[in-house]
Order: sequence, then C-alpha cells, then structure tokens
Amino acid sequence: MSEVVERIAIVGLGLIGSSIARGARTYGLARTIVAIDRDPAVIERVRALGLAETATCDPVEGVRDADLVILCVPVGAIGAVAEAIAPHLKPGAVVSDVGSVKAAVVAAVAPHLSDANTFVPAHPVAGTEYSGPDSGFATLFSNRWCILTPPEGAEASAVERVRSLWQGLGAIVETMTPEHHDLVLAITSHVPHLIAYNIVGTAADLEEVTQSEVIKFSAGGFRDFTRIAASDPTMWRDIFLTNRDAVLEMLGRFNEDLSALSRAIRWGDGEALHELFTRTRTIRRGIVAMGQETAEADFGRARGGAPSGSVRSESALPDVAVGTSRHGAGS
Ligand SMILES: NC(=O)C1=CN([C@@H]2O[C@H](COP(=O)(O)OP(=O)(O)OC[C@H]3O[C@@H](n4cnc5c(N)ncnc54)[C@H](O)[C@@H]3O)[C@@H](O)[C@H]2O)C=CC1
Ligand SMILES: O=C(O)C(=O)Cc1ccc(O)cc1
Repeated sequence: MSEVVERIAIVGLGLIGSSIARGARTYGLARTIVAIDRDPAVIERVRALGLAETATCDPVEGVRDADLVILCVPVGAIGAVAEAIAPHLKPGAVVSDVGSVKAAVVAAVAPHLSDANTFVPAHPVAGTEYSGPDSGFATLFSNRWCILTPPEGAEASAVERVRSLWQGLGAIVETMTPEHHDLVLAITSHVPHLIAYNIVGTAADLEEVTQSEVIKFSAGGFRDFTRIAASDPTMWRDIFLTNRDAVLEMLGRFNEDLSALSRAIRWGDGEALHELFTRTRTIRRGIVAMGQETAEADFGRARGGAPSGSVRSESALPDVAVGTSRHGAGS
C-alpha cells in the first residue's frame, strides 16, 4: 500500500488510536506519525513502544503541519479537542474521528472548524473490551466495517483521504448519514452493551446467590456478557449520553418485545418461544455465512489484511425502520 498522507496526527493513543498508529506504520500509510495524548503516562508508553515519530501532550504542537488529524478520544471529549486544535490546523488539513456516535460528534466539531479544513467523521466498527496504548494491534480493523458519515457537499478529496486510510488499514468502507448510523449502532452495539452492563449488575445484586457462585457458575451466555460489561466506563457513559434518543427508541422496542416474551413464558406459549428462537437462529446463521463470504472474497488479496477497494453490501447492516414492532402495535 502506498502512502495516504505525509503526516498523520492521532489524538488519543488508547485501543483505537494506538491500533491506527500500529497499522499506519505496518502498512506504510504515513511518512510521519504524531501521537498526542493528554495523559503523560500514555505518551511515555507510546515512546517506549515506538508507536510514533513524535509523541506529545500538547495538541497545538502536535497537529501543526499534519495533513490528517484523527480524534480518538471518548465521544464526550471530541468537541473540546476540536476547539483546541482548530486555530492551529494547516490549511487543507482533513480532520476525522473514530467516535461510536456520529450526530452528536458532528454537532460538537463542525462549529469549530473553518472552511480551510474538512471534517470527515468515521467509525470503525471494530474493537475489544480493553483500553490503553498497550491493547492496540495493527490488524484490529482488518476485514471490519468502517462507516463514514461525510456531510453533504464535503470535499471529495478529503473523503477520499479518509477512505484510503481505512482501506489501507484493511477495513471495508460504507457511507451513510450520521442519524442513520446512530440508529443502526443503537440496536447493534449500544443496547447490547447496556443489556450486558445490566445483567451483570443484576447478578451482582442478587441476595440469594453469592458473588462466588456467580463467578463459579459463569458458563456460556453470562460469561460472554461479563466480557462486554468490562468495557471502558468513560467511553460507554459518553456513548449513552450522546446517542440518547436512538438508544431510548430501541430500548422502548426491546422492552415491549421482552414483555411479550415474559407473557409467553407465563402462559406456557411454547409456540411463540419456538417461533422466535427459530427466527433468531436463522439471523445468526446469516451473519456467520456473510462473515465467511467476506473472508473468502478477501482470501486472494495481494497483501494480508487489506481489501483492495471499497465494498458496498446493503445486507451487511440491518435496515432499521422506526414505527413497527415485532409483535405489532398494541400486542
Ligand atoms: N473501544 C472500542 O472498542 C471502540 C472505540 N471506539 C471509539 O474510539 C474512541 C476511543 O476509544 P478507545 O481507544 O477505546 O479509548 P481508550 O480509553 O483506550 O483511549 C482514549 C485515549 O484518549 C485520551 N484522551 C482522553 N481525553 C483526551 C483529551 N481531551 N485530549 C487528549 N487525549 C485524551 C486518553 O488519555 C486515552 O489515552 C471513542 O470515541 C470510542 O467511542 C470506536 C470503535 C471501537
Ligand atoms: O468488544 C466488543 O464486543 C465491541 O463491541 C467493540 C466495539 C465497541 C464500540 C464500538 O463502537 C465498536 C466496537
């Protein structure tokens, strides 16, 4: 892969920022990598790990002369960082982010940038429950989706620069509006995390079951929930506070469907339970089959880890339409 930019500045060298730095180095996507983090301990680790040519706590110094600046801090901090760096950006520099929520980030960043800089929001749909500079790895984005939500009329060359970076990191790029992104991610990522936090909290509060029993008998499903519930508290607090409307919309539907399931159990309606479980099994098999399809399509790629172009697959993300319920209105 050839260089995408001369100089990339990454603000926030945690799981995502350090993975971008490692990938940019491994795949030769930037001549110079600048790491910026407000935490001196993180900057020290970045230096020890050799993740960047320059590492600094000073965002003003860090973004100077950068062609591409990627904001990799928690969603609630992105606006303040944009405000701090905006007057110091090189004219023509492209700004992007990796936040898990898009509409609130666009609203927080856009007012600070001048016409000389284009903001191209991005969200790599890839991660783990770990945080910090030691948790990143170069192949994190390989064969995973990255959603761009460029504003209408955004400069094409700026969008292309960000698209090229993500393709260079091995991601498959999809474009949509920030509002649609937030609705889709509310049901596919945000509500599932909330359910995990909740079920682990419920288990921890049980009086008839001891903590040691919860740990001892954590088999299967509950164990998977504990992995997700170990995700970073600051990051997830910010996600729920900034994607409030979409999360509440999806939670409303979830609660309705859960009530219907409770009723089916109470009244011994095995047919309703069996029908749902059969449908959900089909969905899981579809997801697995699609994963294999993508992996097979990528098998013959020239360089391990990166697809050669953008792949559009409408079926890969659910078509979220508001206004209908699985059980129908009023059921
Ligand atoms: N963790 C995950 O699985 C994924 C996270 N994201 C998004 O990526 C972003 C970063 O998440 P992670 O890398 O997981 O977080 P992290 O907690 O591993 O790293 C965040 C870094 O940002 C730094 N930071 C915080 N505020 C700052 C500020 N004002 N100025 C400079 N540095 C600051 C922290 O010191 C820390 O080093 C978030 O917006 C999150 O929504 C997106 C996809 C997946
Ligand atoms: O670890 C997991 O299961 C995740 O779901 C990771 C993740 C967290 C946040 C995102 O915006 C995207 C991916």
